[in-house]
Amino acid sequence: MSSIFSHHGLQASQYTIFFFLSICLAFFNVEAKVHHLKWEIKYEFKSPDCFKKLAITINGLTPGPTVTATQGDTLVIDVTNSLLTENVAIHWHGIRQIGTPWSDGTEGVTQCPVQPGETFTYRFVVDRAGTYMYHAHYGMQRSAGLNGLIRVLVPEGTVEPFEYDDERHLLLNDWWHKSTYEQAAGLSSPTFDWVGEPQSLLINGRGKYSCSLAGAMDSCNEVNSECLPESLTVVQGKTYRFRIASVASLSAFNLEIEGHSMTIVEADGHYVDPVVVKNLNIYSGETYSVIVKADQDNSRNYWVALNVVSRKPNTPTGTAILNYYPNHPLKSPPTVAPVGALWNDTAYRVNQSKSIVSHPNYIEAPPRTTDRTIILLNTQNKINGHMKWAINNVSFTLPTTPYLIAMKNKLHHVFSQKPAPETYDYVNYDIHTVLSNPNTSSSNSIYKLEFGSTVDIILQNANTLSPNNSETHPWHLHGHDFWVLGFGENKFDPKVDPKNYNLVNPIQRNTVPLHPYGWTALRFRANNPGVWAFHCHIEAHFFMGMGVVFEAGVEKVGNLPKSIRGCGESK
Ligand SMILES: O=C1O[C@H]([C@@H](O)CO)C(O)=C1O
Repeated sequence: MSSIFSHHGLQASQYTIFFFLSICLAFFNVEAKVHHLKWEIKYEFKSPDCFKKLAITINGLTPGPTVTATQGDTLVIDVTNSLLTENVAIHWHGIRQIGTPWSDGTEGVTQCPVQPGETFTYRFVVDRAGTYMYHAHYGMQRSAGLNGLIRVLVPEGTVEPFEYDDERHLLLNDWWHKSTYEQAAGLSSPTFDWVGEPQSLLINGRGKYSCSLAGAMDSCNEVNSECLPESLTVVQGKTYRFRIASVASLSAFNLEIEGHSMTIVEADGHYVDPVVVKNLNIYSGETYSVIVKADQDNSRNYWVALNVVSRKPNTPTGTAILNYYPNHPLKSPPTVAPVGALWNDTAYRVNQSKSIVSHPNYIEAPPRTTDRTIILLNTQNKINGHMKWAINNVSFTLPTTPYLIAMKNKLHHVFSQKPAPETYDYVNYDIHTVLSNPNTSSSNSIYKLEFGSTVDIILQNANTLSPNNSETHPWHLHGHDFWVLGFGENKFDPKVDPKNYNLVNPIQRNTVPLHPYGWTALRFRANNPGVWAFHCHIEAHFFMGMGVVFEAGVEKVGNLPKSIRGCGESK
């Protein structure tokens, strides 16, 4: 031991502190664990909404297994790709990958995709308690069903700012009967075949497609046990923490538990100043914990209802059952499932977004000033007649050699070295009209951020290529949490709007909505060495170019594992 201490140059007093700390750690049994998981990824026929189609499974399951670990633990996940003819990559959404940027699972950014027959090992530390998710990050593969929940528990003995008797979870998804390939081919075709609204909504992988309404279909079977509704049993008088995550490909959701209010207490791993809501708007890529008290009449069950908002819904309400013990878990509630908030009530959703601020006892105030402000205009565009999305008039494409490998090895020629555009012409651009010339170009250029600097990002929404239409885009940042400084309507004014930023108690998160015809302001510290994607979490939109990439401190990244190589110039 003495040689270790002399090596680190520790003094006697430090030795005493270290010794004392070790005893404390042993006493509280907070030794970090290593969880070793083995996952096999396959295509299997599944009927999550009574319609049989190919889905991507993990060890036979879609959604995949819930991953549970304690803050500070290490996850080692051996992922074997048994998809036969398709690559795969898995992103651990909300886990910052501090010191392990190569385990972020973002194909084209942090790794080459895992080829059929191969096993790739993700290894990383879950450094902050909270509710997270994992999902495929290759092409539009997430929508094929490769997704699941991650629960990171607080270390034993840690008190959270709320109490509950037990936990339940709700993993929310939208579901199509067309394969991911049909969807992707439609999006890239010159005639543009939009994915359209989902056929059903899934709660914990279960939903219901009306086979009878759709007429006789060979693939549809309403008595299939795979599509029995999800039922969550509660005992009257008890309090529950519901961990909620949306892995949706497209839809923004409004979630309501009939007859029960929800108290929002956690968002993306950060404690929220509690907000009581009748229903919760949740966007793809977001997670929440809500506290629900089972305080209603226990002679019946209640609906958990999931409705589409922000796009004109054409999908039936997704339902699960809140089962009051001792009723039968599948006993239908005697009521009609709630229809939630009005789908086009943008103000209602913006207000809810604004109401999510940090719990007073857990405020980590943001830096008062920024070193750099990047304004990102979100527009729908065209390239040679193909429908695209662009950020400051650049539609993003991924290079064939992942950025992390390219930058670490100084392979400058594998992606555009022209800096991605810092802003747009906000003086003259009219965000309320359809572009008269929608043509744009694509690029794989990136933003290089000074390591440790403070960066503000302003997401600016605009009209789509349809008149009087602006959509909601949930933006997700890899590798960091950002402070949400503000939401505004119309065009962001760099001279006026920063004066109204919330620098007192903003929530930190990894995913935030950009509301129709509005702007969202974020601040983060570029203090995690690596290369990180920042993109719209709508599967089709990222596929059509709605994303950017940030690099910071890549020279500080340790030696890259060989296993992330094998594509482009990294062969
Ligand atoms: O990218 C999209 O394309 C369609 C529509 O704009 C054109 O069909 C839609 O709703 C999107 O979000």
